[in-house]
Amino acid sequence: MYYFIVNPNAGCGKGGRLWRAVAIYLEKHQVEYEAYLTAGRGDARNIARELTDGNREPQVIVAVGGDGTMNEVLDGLVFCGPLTLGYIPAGSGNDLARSLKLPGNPVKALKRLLTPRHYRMLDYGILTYGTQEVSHRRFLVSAGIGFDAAVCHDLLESKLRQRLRRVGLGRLSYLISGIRQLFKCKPCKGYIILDGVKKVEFNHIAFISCHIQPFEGGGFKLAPRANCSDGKLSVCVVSHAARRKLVPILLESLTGNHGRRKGVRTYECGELFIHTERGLPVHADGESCGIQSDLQLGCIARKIRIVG
Ligand SMILES: Nc1ncnc2c1ncn2[C@@H]1O[C@H](COP(=O)(O)OP(=O)(O)OP(=O)(O)O)[C@@H](O)[C@H]1O
Repeated sequence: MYYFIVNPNAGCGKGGRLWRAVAIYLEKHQVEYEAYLTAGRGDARNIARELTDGNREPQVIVAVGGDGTMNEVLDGLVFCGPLTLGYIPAGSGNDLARSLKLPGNPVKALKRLLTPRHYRMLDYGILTYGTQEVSHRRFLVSAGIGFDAAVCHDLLESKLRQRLRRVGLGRLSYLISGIRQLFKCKPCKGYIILDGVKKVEFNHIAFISCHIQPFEGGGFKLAPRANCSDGKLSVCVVSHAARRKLVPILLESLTGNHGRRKGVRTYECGELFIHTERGLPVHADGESCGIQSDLQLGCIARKIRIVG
């Protein structure tokens, strides 16, 4: 049975438009399905949980939306029976689709789901944060602290982004927000502990980005070596005294060539602890996880089956 979880507002209404094309195809080909439309934040997570909790029969759960919708679906899944995850990208950033080279055309993506030729087993990450109350959040693309998360927080609240998305310039909002946050960015001291043993200290952390997939932020290839099925997190730490040096680093990250720049360090690990001297914004797949100074991240190997 196919279950579609649709964010009609993703990509400023693209989710709704693509869904109509998908629904027409499903009706025409008499495919048995159920569809659930989200009305706001957290809905996709709740729907995914209700659909999977206690269900032992084979299910195909398809998210129609952006990376945020897919993140909520992943975060809500309860692994009881054989489960396949599908994705029809309809966001403005679409880093998951870009990383996995999924078809942009919704009907093409749907056909691939209905007649799968092969499957892939994907890793996902778990972010643990919070002092009084500990929270966990799964992620499929990346999670991070500092500048990149500040951009995500800014975008989630930005009215300009809504306007730009309406005229099909959603990706431009990433650039504008990036420049705005660059001026606000205040690097701070901190350290990371890799796999519980290797401690590395930094004096000017601008951001730390932990990846399952290579891309984030609408096309920045911050972790070019990330392999989504190796059970490891690919970590990029940017720590530089001069804030303006972030610009060439970010520009080079568009092609994944930033690794050789001064101030950039990359690591691979199964588990990562991050401590920053000051609380900094945190995100998981572009969704806000508040302001934190201590984070624990882990990688769950090859748990998500998707149509490849
Ligand atoms: N009906 C809805 N109206 C408004 N927001 C919604 C609705 N349903 C879900 N959301 C929220 O919208 C947010 C963004 O969704 P999503 O990431 O899928 O789209 P996007 O931001 O357009 O895409 P991308 O992240 O690829 O740029 C998520 O935080 C989600 O919780």
